[in-house]
Amino acid sequence: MAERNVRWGILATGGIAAAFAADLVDLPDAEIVAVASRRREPAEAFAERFGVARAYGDWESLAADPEVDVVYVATPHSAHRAAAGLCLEAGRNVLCEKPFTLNLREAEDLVALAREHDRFLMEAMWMYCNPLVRRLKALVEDGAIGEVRTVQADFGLAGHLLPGARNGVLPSGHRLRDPALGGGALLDLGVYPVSFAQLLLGEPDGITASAVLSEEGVDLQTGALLSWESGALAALHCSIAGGTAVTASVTGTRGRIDVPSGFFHPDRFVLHRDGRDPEEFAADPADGPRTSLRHEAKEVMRALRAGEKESPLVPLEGTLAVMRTLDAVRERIGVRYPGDAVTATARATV
Ligand SMILES: NC(=O)C1=CN([C@@H]2O[C@H](COP(=O)(O)OP(=O)(O)OC[C@H]3O[C@@H](n4cnc5c(N)ncnc54)[C@H](OP(=O)(O)O)[C@@H]3O)[C@@H](O)[C@H]2O)C=CC1
Ligand SMILES: O=C1CO[C@H](CO)[C@@H](O)[C@@H]1O
Repeated sequence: MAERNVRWGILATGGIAAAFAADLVDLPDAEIVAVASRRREPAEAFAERFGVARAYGDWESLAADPEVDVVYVATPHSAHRAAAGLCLEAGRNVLCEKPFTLNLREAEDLVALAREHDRFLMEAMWMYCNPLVRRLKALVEDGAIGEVRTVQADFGLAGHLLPGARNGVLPSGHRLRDPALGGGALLDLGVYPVSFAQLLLGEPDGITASAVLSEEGVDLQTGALLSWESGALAALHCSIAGGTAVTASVTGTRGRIDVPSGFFHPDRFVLHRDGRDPEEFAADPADGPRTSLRHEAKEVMRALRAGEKESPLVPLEGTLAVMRTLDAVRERIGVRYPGDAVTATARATV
């Protein structure tokens, strides 16, 4: 693989699958060789749009395709476990969209499958691959702001900004309203503030949370307070009921870093070190548009070429730790999905 293009398969043909495919097409050493949908027609339309050679009307055929090096799973959250599991069992490497799975139990299943089949597996937490986020993490680790004491981060979108909304409202059956698809703000958007806090502080020692739920029983907005025995706190918020600032701030004993709107794919941030003028860090224009998913794709290809089974930028232990936090928050706010019970029952009968 060191010498040739990495051959990608795309599993599902929705909004993010198209965005990811468009970014892959721009990478000279990547090639999309196959796409799979639950039905043949969407796969064929996607294949035609992105110049993909093989279009499958089922997931199994993609998973079994020996000329696919890595599959990008882009289904709703509730299907990540099934789709990624199928691919790993068939010997494919997998990049799986965020949130990695519906719950920790499913996440552990996937990690176990990847290890059993000796395959590469990574959560598509593109924020962790963003060059400026990496820079921010390095500055914090180097002590630029002293010991981290507080993280604030929020991600709220107004109805009209959410993909698939009509007249500013999410139609019933939309994946973000549907408990069967893992709907609600926390798993879709809250995963970013949680992942941001845990990137800098690791897994929390304490978690409290409160939420407003929809009539379907998914969270419209959730606030969570995470705490660490070190004395750090993270105040996190997410919402599908209103467009918040989508900013993040990290305060330490000797300064602060402010990340402006769109903190999960920043194009700049400001470092305030006590007693010094603020320093602005800006994205390198050569890194492409801030919405580009190329950095995670490049990280997957780098790892595959190096023979690595997981990425040091998005380690599986970190993904599991985030899923543990999301489970704990859901438990506190009373959001349960049908898939939680299915997984538990299925495992109990093994
Ligand atoms: N990294 C990022 O910035 C983003 C990540 N995401 C993540 O990507 C995932 C998909 O989101 P998005 O693309 O917005 O969603 P969409 O609804 O646009 O697309 C999801 C696709 O999955 C397939 N699908 C739909 N329902 C089901 C089902 N019940 N079971 C299995 N497959 C189904 C369909 O493809 P087909 O008809 O071909 O089977 C559908 O087009 C989510 O987990 C989300 O969190 C989403 C947006 C941005
Ligand atoms: O991950 C995500 C990032 O932002 C999108 C909206 O712009 C979300 O819907 C999505 O799930």
